Amino acid sequence: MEKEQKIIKVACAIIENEGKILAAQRSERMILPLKWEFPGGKVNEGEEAEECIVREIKEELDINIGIKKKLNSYIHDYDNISIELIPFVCYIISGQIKLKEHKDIIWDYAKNLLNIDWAAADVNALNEYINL
Ligand SMILES: Nc1nc2c([nH]c(=O)n2[C@H]2C[C@H](O)[C@@H](COP(=O)(O)OP(=O)(O)OP(=O)(O)O)O2)c(=O)[nH]1
Repeated sequence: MEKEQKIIKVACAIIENEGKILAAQRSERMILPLKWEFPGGKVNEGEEAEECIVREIKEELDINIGIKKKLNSYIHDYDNISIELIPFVCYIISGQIKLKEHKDIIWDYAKNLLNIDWAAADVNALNEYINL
């Protein structure tokens, strides 16, 4: 029987600081281990993507962010799941980054990040950001 694929909404943050943006590496224990991503997570029932991204970044990086711009969402089909990635360009309001879930982070100019091993869904978001 055909299994209907649910599309999971995932909000992610392209956090800017001094012209650079932040990429985060997923840990060995996460799905898509060691892939680079824009930090974020699943949008809860009844939650707006905007609320979700602020909450997730506080949970994962322990900083408070503001939203500058919402980019286009893309649906990406992985083998087992489909996700709708909803990217937000963000800035840091307050706090010092602490890695609560990720293995590592890097700050760099967007174009320099094209060659790292991204979660497949994120490549569209990075390209859209570069073409802004
Ligand atoms: N957070 C995040 N997840 C991404 C990105 N790109 C991408 O394909 N994903 C996938 C990985 C996961 O299958 C899903 C998000 O899961 P997650 O584990 O980060 O989300 P979460 O914190 O809400 O997870 P959970 O532990 O509450 O289940 O989306 C991205 O840029 N950021």
